[in-house]
Amino acid sequence: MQSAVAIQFDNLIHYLSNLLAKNLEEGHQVAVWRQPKSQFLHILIDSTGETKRVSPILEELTPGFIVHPFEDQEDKKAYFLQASTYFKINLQLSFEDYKNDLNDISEIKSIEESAKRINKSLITDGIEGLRETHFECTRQDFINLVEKGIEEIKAERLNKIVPAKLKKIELHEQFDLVKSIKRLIESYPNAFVNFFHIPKVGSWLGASPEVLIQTKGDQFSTMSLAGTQKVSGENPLKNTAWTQKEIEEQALVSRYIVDCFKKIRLREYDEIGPKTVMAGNLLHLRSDFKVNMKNTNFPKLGSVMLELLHPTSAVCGMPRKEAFDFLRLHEKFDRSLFAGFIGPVNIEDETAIYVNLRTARLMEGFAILYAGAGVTEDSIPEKEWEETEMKCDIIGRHLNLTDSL
Ligand SMILES: C=C(O[C@@H]1C=C(C(=O)O)C=C[C@H]1O)C(=O)O
Repeated sequence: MQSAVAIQFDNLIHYLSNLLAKNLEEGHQVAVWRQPKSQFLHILIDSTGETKRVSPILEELTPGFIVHPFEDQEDKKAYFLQASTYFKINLQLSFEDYKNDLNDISEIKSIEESAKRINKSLITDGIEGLRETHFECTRQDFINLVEKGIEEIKAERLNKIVPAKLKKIELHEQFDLVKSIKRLIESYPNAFVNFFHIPKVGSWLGASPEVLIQTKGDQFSTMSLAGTQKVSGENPLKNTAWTQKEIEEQALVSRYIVDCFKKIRLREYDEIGPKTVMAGNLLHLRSDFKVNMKNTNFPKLGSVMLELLHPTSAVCGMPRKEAFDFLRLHEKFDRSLFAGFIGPVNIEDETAIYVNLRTARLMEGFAILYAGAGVTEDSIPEKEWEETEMKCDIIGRHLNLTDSL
Protein backbone atom coordinates (compact mmCIF):
# COMPACT_ATOMS: atom_id res chain seq x y z
CA MET A 1 0.00 0.00 0.00
CA GLN A 2 1.36 3.45 -0.90
CA SER A 3 1.13 5.90 1.96
CA ALA A 4 0.22 9.53 1.52
CA VAL A 5 1.35 12.47 3.61
CA ALA A 6 0.81 12.10 7.33
CA ILE A 7 -2.76 13.23 7.80
CA GLN A 8 -4.22 14.58 11.02
CA PHE A 9 -7.62 13.14 10.47
CA ASP A 10 -9.35 12.32 13.72
CA ASN A 11 -11.02 15.62 14.48
CA LEU A 12 -11.33 16.38 10.82
CA ILE A 13 -13.47 13.28 10.33
CA HIS A 14 -15.76 14.43 13.06
CA TYR A 15 -16.00 17.89 11.52
CA LEU A 16 -16.56 16.64 7.96
CA SER A 17 -19.17 14.13 9.07
CA ASN A 18 -21.16 16.89 10.70
CA LEU A 19 -20.65 19.30 7.81
CA LEU A 20 -21.82 16.78 5.20
CA ALA A 21 -24.73 15.57 7.33
CA LYS A 22 -26.00 19.11 7.76
CA ASN A 23 -25.64 20.12 4.11
CA LEU A 24 -27.04 16.91 2.68
CA GLU A 25 -30.02 17.10 5.01
CA GLU A 26 -30.65 20.65 3.89
CA GLY A 27 -30.76 19.45 0.27
CA HIS A 28 -27.58 21.25 -0.78
CA GLN A 29 -25.28 20.07 -3.55
CA VAL A 30 -21.83 19.15 -2.32
CA ALA A 31 -18.44 18.35 -3.86
CA VAL A 32 -15.38 17.21 -1.90
CA TRP A 33 -12.10 16.43 -3.64
CA ARG A 34 -8.34 15.99 -3.30
CA GLN A 35 -6.18 16.32 -6.40
CA PRO A 36 -3.33 13.89 -7.11
CA LYS A 37 -0.25 14.44 -4.93
CA SER A 38 -1.90 17.39 -3.19
CA GLN A 39 -2.20 17.97 0.54
CA PHE A 40 -5.39 20.00 0.19
CA LEU A 41 -8.91 18.76 0.66
CA HIS A 42 -11.40 21.02 -1.13
CA ILE A 43 -15.01 21.46 -0.10
CA LEU A 44 -17.63 23.18 -2.22
CA ILE A 45 -21.26 23.67 -1.31
CA ASP A 46 -23.98 24.89 -3.62
CA SER A 47 -26.85 26.10 -1.46
CA THR A 48 -28.88 27.77 -4.22
CA GLY A 49 -31.39 24.91 -4.25
CA GLU A 50 -31.26 24.85 -8.05
CA THR A 51 -29.94 21.96 -10.19
CA LYS A 52 -28.04 23.98 -12.75
CA ARG A 53 -27.03 22.82 -16.19
CA VAL A 54 -24.52 24.81 -18.23
CA SER A 55 -22.73 24.67 -21.57
CA PRO A 56 -19.18 23.58 -20.78
CA ILE A 57 -17.51 26.79 -21.96
CA LEU A 58 -15.14 26.58 -19.07
CA GLU A 59 -13.50 29.96 -19.43
CA GLU A 60 -16.85 31.71 -18.95
CA LEU A 61 -18.04 29.81 -15.90
CA THR A 62 -17.98 31.11 -12.34
CA PRO A 63 -16.04 28.99 -9.81
CA GLY A 64 -17.71 25.62 -9.36
CA PHE A 65 -17.67 21.88 -9.97
CA ILE A 66 -18.78 20.36 -13.29
CA VAL A 67 -20.39 16.94 -13.77
CA HIS A 68 -21.12 15.52 -17.23
CA PRO A 69 -22.45 12.03 -18.10
CA PHE A 70 -20.78 9.66 -20.55
CA GLU A 71 -23.37 10.42 -23.21
CA ASP A 72 -23.75 13.91 -24.57
CA GLN A 73 -27.13 15.35 -23.73
CA GLU A 74 -29.25 16.83 -26.50
CA ASP A 75 -28.47 20.36 -25.36
CA LYS A 76 -24.79 19.42 -24.73
CA LYS A 77 -25.05 20.72 -21.18
CA ALA A 78 -23.38 19.58 -17.97
CA TYR A 79 -24.47 19.77 -14.34
CA PHE A 80 -22.78 22.56 -12.47
CA LEU A 81 -22.39 23.09 -8.75
CA GLN A 82 -21.85 26.74 -8.05
CA ALA A 83 -19.49 27.63 -5.23
CA SER A 84 -21.85 29.29 -2.75
CA THR A 85 -19.29 28.19 -0.16
CA TYR A 86 -15.80 26.99 -0.98
CA PHE A 87 -12.81 26.33 1.23
CA LYS A 88 -9.82 24.02 1.45
CA ILE A 89 -8.12 22.27 4.31
CA ASN A 90 -4.40 21.59 4.51
CA LEU A 91 -4.25 17.92 5.47
CA GLN A 92 -0.70 18.26 6.75
CA LEU A 93 -1.68 20.69 9.48
CA SER A 94 -3.20 19.60 12.72
CA PHE A 95 -6.91 20.27 13.23
CA GLU A 96 -6.07 22.65 16.09
CA ASP A 97 -4.18 24.90 13.65
CA TYR A 98 -7.14 25.66 11.40
CA LYS A 99 -10.28 24.77 13.33
CA ASN A 100 -11.07 28.43 14.10
CA ASP A 101 -11.15 29.20 10.36
CA LEU A 102 -13.77 26.55 9.61
CA ASN A 103 -17.45 27.22 9.12
CA ASP A 104 -19.19 26.86 12.41
CA ILE A 105 -21.51 23.89 12.79
CA SER A 106 -23.77 24.72 15.67
CA GLU A 107 -25.06 21.27 16.54
CA ILE A 108 -22.25 18.73 16.78
CA LYS A 109 -23.24 15.04 16.70
CA SER A 110 -21.11 11.91 17.00
CA ILE A 111 -19.41 10.40 13.93
CA GLU A 112 -21.78 7.41 14.01
CA GLU A 113 -24.87 9.57 14.25
CA SER A 114 -23.63 11.80 11.42
CA ALA A 115 -22.88 8.77 9.22
CA LYS A 116 -26.49 7.64 9.66
CA ARG A 117 -27.81 11.08 8.76
CA ILE A 118 -25.56 11.15 5.69
CA ASN A 119 -26.74 7.72 4.57
CA LYS A 120 -30.36 8.80 4.76
CA SER A 121 -29.71 11.87 2.62
CA LEU A 122 -27.43 10.27 0.01
CA ILE A 123 -30.33 8.69 -1.74
CA THR A 124 -32.44 10.66 -4.11
CA ASP A 125 -35.49 9.95 -6.23
CA GLY A 126 -34.59 9.10 -9.76
CA ILE A 127 -32.30 10.70 -12.18
CA GLU A 128 -33.10 13.83 -14.03
CA GLY A 129 -32.29 13.94 -17.72
CA LEU A 130 -30.53 10.55 -17.84
CA ARG A 131 -31.87 7.26 -19.15
CA GLU A 132 -33.40 4.84 -16.67
CA THR A 133 -30.74 2.46 -15.37
CA HIS A 134 -30.94 -1.18 -14.48
CA PHE A 135 -28.24 -2.77 -12.42
CA GLU A 136 -27.45 -6.16 -13.87
CA CYS A 137 -24.45 -7.25 -15.90
CA THR A 138 -23.23 -10.83 -15.65
CA ARG A 139 -19.78 -12.16 -16.49
CA GLN A 140 -21.29 -13.78 -19.55
CA ASP A 141 -22.95 -10.51 -20.70
CA PHE A 142 -19.57 -8.81 -20.53
CA ILE A 143 -17.68 -11.61 -22.25
CA ASN A 144 -20.27 -11.65 -25.07
CA LEU A 145 -19.85 -7.92 -25.45
CA VAL A 146 -16.05 -8.22 -25.67
CA GLU A 147 -16.40 -10.99 -28.27
CA LYS A 148 -18.75 -8.84 -30.34
CA GLY A 149 -16.22 -6.01 -30.09
CA ILE A 150 -13.39 -8.26 -31.30
CA GLU A 151 -15.52 -9.32 -34.28
CA GLU A 152 -16.10 -5.68 -35.20
CA ILE A 153 -12.38 -4.99 -34.95
CA LYS A 154 -11.55 -8.04 -37.12
CA ALA A 155 -14.13 -6.85 -39.67
CA GLU A 156 -12.27 -3.49 -39.60
CA ARG A 157 -15.33 -1.54 -38.54
CA LEU A 158 -13.60 -0.55 -35.28
CA ASN A 159 -9.95 -0.13 -34.22
CA LYS A 160 -10.55 -0.29 -30.50
CA ILE A 161 -13.56 -0.61 -28.22
CA VAL A 162 -13.94 -0.14 -24.46
CA PRO A 163 -16.87 -2.21 -23.19
CA ALA A 164 -17.87 -1.67 -19.58
CA LYS A 165 -19.74 -3.53 -16.89
CA LEU A 166 -21.40 -2.61 -13.66
CA LYS A 167 -21.36 -4.45 -10.40
CA LYS A 168 -23.83 -4.15 -7.59
CA ILE A 169 -22.48 -4.54 -4.07
CA GLU A 170 -24.27 -4.36 -0.79
CA LEU A 171 -23.54 -1.43 1.52
CA HIS A 172 -23.45 -2.19 5.23
CA GLU A 173 -25.84 -0.34 7.42
CA GLN A 174 -22.82 1.28 9.06
CA PHE A 175 -21.47 2.57 5.75
CA ASP A 176 -19.46 5.66 6.64
CA LEU A 177 -18.90 7.98 3.71
CA VAL A 178 -16.34 10.19 5.41
CA LYS A 179 -14.21 7.25 6.54
CA SER A 180 -14.32 5.90 2.98
CA ILE A 181 -13.15 9.27 1.65
CA LYS A 182 -10.32 9.20 4.18
CA ARG A 183 -9.27 5.73 3.08
CA LEU A 184 -9.30 6.69 -0.59
CA ILE A 185 -7.15 9.74 0.17
CA GLU A 186 -4.65 7.68 2.13
CA SER A 187 -4.58 4.73 -0.26
CA TYR A 188 -4.47 6.55 -3.60
CA PRO A 189 -2.12 9.55 -3.41
CA ASN A 190 -1.93 9.72 -7.23
CA ALA A 191 -5.68 9.83 -7.82
CA PHE A 192 -8.32 12.52 -7.97
CA VAL A 193 -10.35 11.46 -4.95
CA ASN A 194 -13.86 12.85 -5.22
CA PHE A 195 -17.31 12.75 -3.76
CA PHE A 196 -20.22 14.70 -5.17
CA HIS A 197 -23.89 14.84 -4.42
CA ILE A 198 -26.56 16.45 -6.56
CA PRO A 199 -29.93 15.65 -4.98
CA LYS A 200 -31.74 15.15 -8.29
CA VAL A 201 -28.88 13.24 -9.89
CA GLY A 202 -27.23 11.09 -7.25
CA SER A 203 -24.18 10.60 -5.04
CA TRP A 204 -20.87 9.34 -6.42
CA LEU A 205 -17.55 8.48 -4.79
CA GLY A 206 -14.38 7.80 -6.76
CA ALA A 207 -10.61 7.95 -7.22
CA SER A 208 -9.85 8.73 -10.86
CA PRO A 209 -6.36 8.32 -12.34
CA GLU A 210 -7.16 10.14 -15.59
CA VAL A 211 -7.03 13.86 -16.40
CA LEU A 212 -9.26 14.82 -19.30
CA ILE A 213 -8.17 18.44 -19.48
CA GLN A 214 -6.41 20.69 -17.03
CA THR A 215 -5.62 24.39 -17.29
CA LYS A 216 -3.55 26.33 -14.80
CA GLY A 217 -2.60 29.90 -15.72
CA ASP A 218 -1.39 29.61 -19.33
CA GLN A 219 -0.63 25.90 -19.14
CA PHE A 220 -2.92 23.31 -20.71
CA SER A 221 -2.45 19.57 -20.20
CA THR A 222 -4.11 16.31 -21.05
CA MET A 223 -3.02 12.67 -21.02
CA SER A 224 -3.47 9.36 -22.77
CA LEU A 225 -3.88 6.56 -20.27
CA ALA A 226 -4.41 2.93 -21.25
CA GLY A 227 -3.05 -0.57 -20.81
CA THR A 228 -3.61 -2.20 -17.45
CA GLN A 229 -1.79 -4.75 -15.35
CA LYS A 230 -1.58 -5.60 -11.71
CA VAL A 231 1.35 -4.24 -9.69
CA SER A 232 3.84 -7.02 -9.00
CA GLY A 233 7.52 -7.56 -8.30
CA GLU A 234 10.12 -5.09 -7.19
CA ASN A 235 10.21 -1.54 -8.49
CA PRO A 236 7.29 -2.08 -10.89
CA LEU A 237 7.49 1.45 -12.32
CA LYS A 238 10.92 0.58 -13.72
CA ASN A 239 10.71 -3.12 -14.40
CA THR A 240 7.26 -3.66 -15.87
CA ALA A 241 7.20 -4.89 -19.46
CA TRP A 242 4.23 -4.23 -21.74
CA THR A 243 2.89 -6.42 -24.53
CA GLN A 244 2.34 -5.29 -28.09
CA LYS A 245 -1.43 -5.26 -27.44
CA GLU A 246 -1.09 -2.81 -24.54
CA ILE A 247 1.42 -0.60 -26.32
CA GLU A 248 -0.86 -0.36 -29.31
CA GLU A 249 -3.93 0.28 -27.17
CA GLN A 250 -2.27 3.25 -25.49
CA ALA A 251 -0.75 4.54 -28.75
CA LEU A 252 -4.26 4.72 -30.20
CA VAL A 253 -5.32 7.03 -27.38
CA SER A 254 -2.26 9.23 -27.96
CA ARG A 255 -3.00 9.33 -31.66
CA TYR A 256 -6.52 10.40 -30.92
CA ILE A 257 -5.24 13.38 -28.89
CA VAL A 258 -2.75 14.36 -31.60
CA ASP A 259 -5.53 14.15 -34.21
CA CYS A 260 -7.57 16.58 -32.09
CA PHE A 261 -4.62 19.01 -32.00
CA LYS A 262 -4.32 18.67 -35.77
CA LYS A 263 -8.01 19.42 -36.26
CA ILE A 264 -7.55 22.82 -34.66
CA ARG A 265 -4.12 23.31 -36.30
CA LEU A 266 -2.24 23.36 -33.04
CA ARG A 267 1.32 22.33 -33.80
CA GLU A 268 3.30 23.31 -30.71
CA TYR A 269 2.82 20.83 -27.93
CA ASP A 270 5.06 18.70 -25.73
CA GLU A 271 4.46 14.97 -25.60
CA ILE A 272 6.11 13.20 -22.68
CA GLY A 273 6.08 9.40 -22.39
CA PRO A 274 4.65 6.85 -22.54
CA LYS A 275 5.76 5.81 -19.08
CA THR A 276 4.45 3.34 -16.53
CA VAL A 277 2.31 4.89 -13.79
CA MET A 278 0.63 3.45 -10.73
CA ALA A 279 -3.08 3.79 -9.91
CA GLY A 280 -3.78 1.92 -6.69
CA ASN A 281 -2.63 -1.63 -7.26
CA LEU A 282 -2.83 -1.26 -11.04
CA LEU A 283 -0.27 -0.07 -13.56
CA HIS A 284 -1.04 1.85 -16.74
CA LEU A 285 0.88 3.37 -19.63
CA ARG A 286 0.60 7.13 -19.78
CA SER A 287 1.70 9.95 -22.08
CA ASP A 288 1.36 13.58 -21.00
CA PHE A 289 0.61 16.39 -23.44
CA LYS A 290 1.33 20.03 -22.55
CA VAL A 291 0.60 23.27 -24.38
CA ASN A 292 1.33 26.90 -23.52
CA MET A 293 -2.00 28.56 -24.36
CA LYS A 294 -0.49 32.05 -24.47
CA ASN A 295 2.40 31.27 -26.83
CA THR A 296 0.14 29.28 -29.16
CA ASN A 297 -2.64 31.88 -28.94
CA PHE A 298 -5.28 29.37 -27.89
CA PRO A 299 -6.83 31.04 -24.82
CA LYS A 300 -9.87 28.71 -24.90
CA LEU A 301 -7.98 25.50 -25.50
CA GLY A 302 -9.56 23.94 -22.39
CA SER A 303 -13.12 24.14 -23.75
CA VAL A 304 -12.11 23.36 -27.32
CA MET A 305 -10.25 20.21 -26.33
CA LEU A 306 -12.91 19.16 -23.85
CA GLU A 307 -15.43 19.10 -26.66
CA LEU A 308 -13.09 17.27 -29.04
CA LEU A 309 -11.80 14.73 -26.54
CA HIS A 310 -14.87 13.55 -24.66
CA PRO A 311 -15.45 10.61 -24.72
CA THR A 312 -11.83 9.64 -25.42
CA SER A 313 -10.76 6.40 -26.98
CA ALA A 314 -9.56 5.38 -23.49
CA VAL A 315 -13.18 4.97 -22.36
CA CYS A 316 -15.14 4.64 -25.60
CA GLY A 317 -13.05 3.46 -28.56
CA MET A 318 -11.97 4.36 -32.04
CA PRO A 319 -13.30 5.62 -34.40
CA ARG A 320 -15.25 7.53 -31.81
CA LYS A 321 -18.67 7.67 -33.45
CA GLU A 322 -18.70 4.01 -34.50
CA ALA A 323 -17.44 2.93 -31.07
CA PHE A 324 -20.05 5.03 -29.32
CA ASP A 325 -22.86 3.64 -31.48
CA PHE A 326 -21.63 0.10 -30.81
CA LEU A 327 -21.75 0.66 -27.04
CA ARG A 328 -25.16 2.34 -27.20
CA LEU A 329 -26.52 -0.66 -29.05
CA HIS A 330 -24.85 -3.54 -27.21
CA GLU A 331 -24.06 -2.43 -23.66
CA LYS A 332 -27.14 -3.44 -21.73
CA PHE A 333 -27.08 -0.65 -19.16
CA ASP A 334 -26.77 3.10 -18.99
CA ARG A 335 -23.29 4.29 -18.02
CA SER A 336 -24.89 7.33 -16.44
CA LEU A 337 -22.04 9.47 -15.05
CA PHE A 338 -19.42 6.69 -15.34
CA ALA A 339 -16.80 7.64 -17.96
CA GLY A 340 -18.29 11.11 -18.07
CA PHE A 341 -16.23 14.01 -16.74
CA ILE A 342 -16.07 15.77 -13.39
CA GLY A 343 -13.97 18.36 -11.63
CA PRO A 344 -13.37 21.84 -10.29
CA VAL A 345 -13.68 24.78 -12.69
CA ASN A 346 -11.98 28.16 -12.26
CA ILE A 347 -10.96 27.59 -8.67
CA GLU A 348 -7.82 29.55 -7.80
CA ASP A 349 -6.99 30.02 -11.51
CA GLU A 350 -7.18 26.30 -12.16
CA THR A 351 -9.61 23.97 -13.93
CA ALA A 352 -8.99 20.25 -13.49
CA ILE A 353 -11.41 17.93 -15.24
CA TYR A 354 -11.04 14.19 -14.81
CA VAL A 355 -12.64 11.20 -16.47
CA ASN A 356 -15.12 9.73 -13.98
CA LEU A 357 -13.44 6.33 -13.52
CA ARG A 358 -12.85 4.01 -10.54
CA THR A 359 -16.13 5.21 -9.16
CA ALA A 360 -19.22 4.09 -7.28
CA ARG A 361 -22.74 5.36 -7.38
CA LEU A 362 -24.12 5.25 -3.85
CA MET A 363 -27.68 4.01 -3.51
CA GLU A 364 -29.94 2.93 -0.65
CA GLY A 365 -28.23 -0.11 0.91
CA PHE A 366 -26.07 -0.78 -2.13
CA ALA A 367 -23.50 0.75 -4.47
CA ILE A 368 -22.97 0.35 -8.19
CA LEU A 369 -19.36 0.00 -9.30
CA TYR A 370 -18.44 0.58 -12.94
CA ALA A 371 -15.40 -0.44 -14.99
CA GLY A 372 -14.38 -0.83 -18.61
CA ALA A 373 -11.45 -2.39 -20.43
CA GLY A 374 -9.78 -1.48 -23.71
CA VAL A 375 -10.31 -4.21 -26.29
CA THR A 376 -8.19 -4.70 -29.39
CA GLU A 377 -7.92 -7.56 -31.85
CA ASP A 378 -5.66 -9.56 -29.49
CA SER A 379 -7.85 -9.27 -26.41
CA ILE A 380 -8.78 -12.35 -24.40
CA PRO A 381 -12.34 -11.84 -23.10
CA GLU A 382 -11.77 -13.59 -19.73
CA LYS A 383 -8.72 -11.43 -19.06
CA GLU A 384 -10.67 -8.27 -19.81
CA TRP A 385 -13.29 -9.43 -17.30
CA GLU A 386 -10.58 -9.90 -14.66
CA GLU A 387 -9.31 -6.42 -15.43
CA THR A 388 -12.75 -4.93 -14.79
CA GLU A 389 -12.96 -6.87 -11.52
CA MET A 390 -9.67 -5.34 -10.37
CA LYS A 391 -10.81 -1.89 -11.38
CA CYS A 392 -14.09 -2.27 -9.45
CA ASP A 393 -12.17 -3.43 -6.42
CA ILE A 394 -10.22 -0.16 -6.24
CA ILE A 395 -13.32 1.56 -4.86
CA GLY A 396 -15.28 -1.50 -3.72
CA ARG A 397 -12.71 -2.47 -1.09
CA HIS A 398 -13.01 0.93 0.59
CA LEU A 399 -16.79 1.05 0.94
CA ASN A 400 -17.51 -1.61 3.53
CA LEU A 401 -14.92 -1.01 6.16
CA THR A 402 -13.55 -2.89 9.00
CA ASP A 403 -11.46 -0.48 11.04
CA SER A 404 -8.12 -2.11 10.31
CA LEU A 405 -6.76 -1.69 6.81
C1 LIG B 1 -12.24 2.28 -18.55
C2 LIG B 1 -11.44 2.34 -17.50
O1 LIG B 1 -10.13 2.72 -17.54
C3 LIG B 1 -9.54 3.16 -18.74
C4 LIG B 1 -9.12 2.00 -19.55
C5 LIG B 1 -7.86 1.45 -19.39
C6 LIG B 1 -7.50 0.17 -20.12
O2 LIG B 1 -8.28 -0.25 -20.98
O3 LIG B 1 -6.46 -0.42 -19.84
C7 LIG B 1 -6.92 2.06 -18.57
C8 LIG B 1 -7.16 3.27 -18.01
C9 LIG B 1 -8.38 4.03 -18.33
O4 LIG B 1 -8.13 4.90 -19.39
C10 LIG B 1 -11.95 2.08 -16.13
O5 LIG B 1 -11.24 2.28 -15.16
O6 LIG B 1 -13.12 1.64 -16.02
